[in-house]
Amino acid sequence: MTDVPNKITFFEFLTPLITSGKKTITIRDKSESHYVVGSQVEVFTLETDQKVCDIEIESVEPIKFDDINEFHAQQESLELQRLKELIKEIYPNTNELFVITYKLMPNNT
Ligand SMILES: CC(=O)Nc1ccn([C@@H]2O[C@H](CO)[C@@H](O)[C@H]2O)c(=O)n1
Repeated sequence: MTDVPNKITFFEFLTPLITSGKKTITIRDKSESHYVVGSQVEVFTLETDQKVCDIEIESVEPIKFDDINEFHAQQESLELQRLKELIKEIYPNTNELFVITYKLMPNNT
């Protein structure tokens, strides 16, 4: 609980948007909001637990579902309506969400 989380999962279909630098935020519920600004986090696919890349957390800010707007959609590289549908599917009963902003770390492989 007091540990700094060092892993995050994303739906596999979204991971190309992350590695290409097009998707620079994610919106999560409270249970996934405990990322620490400045820390590095490993990205894995949800479905197959494959390592995708590393990111550095830049900010974690609370947001209400109804305040998700076109600006977030741009940073998600998704249509606003699609983004809101996705979030409703993942977190059907939550209005209290968090915008996590991150930057892609260079991969040293
Ligand atoms: C356990 C787990 O992996 N959960 C999630 C939760 C959210 N997301 C994506 O973050 C953005 C905002 O919600 C949208 O792009 C979502 O599709 C994701 O990829 N995976």
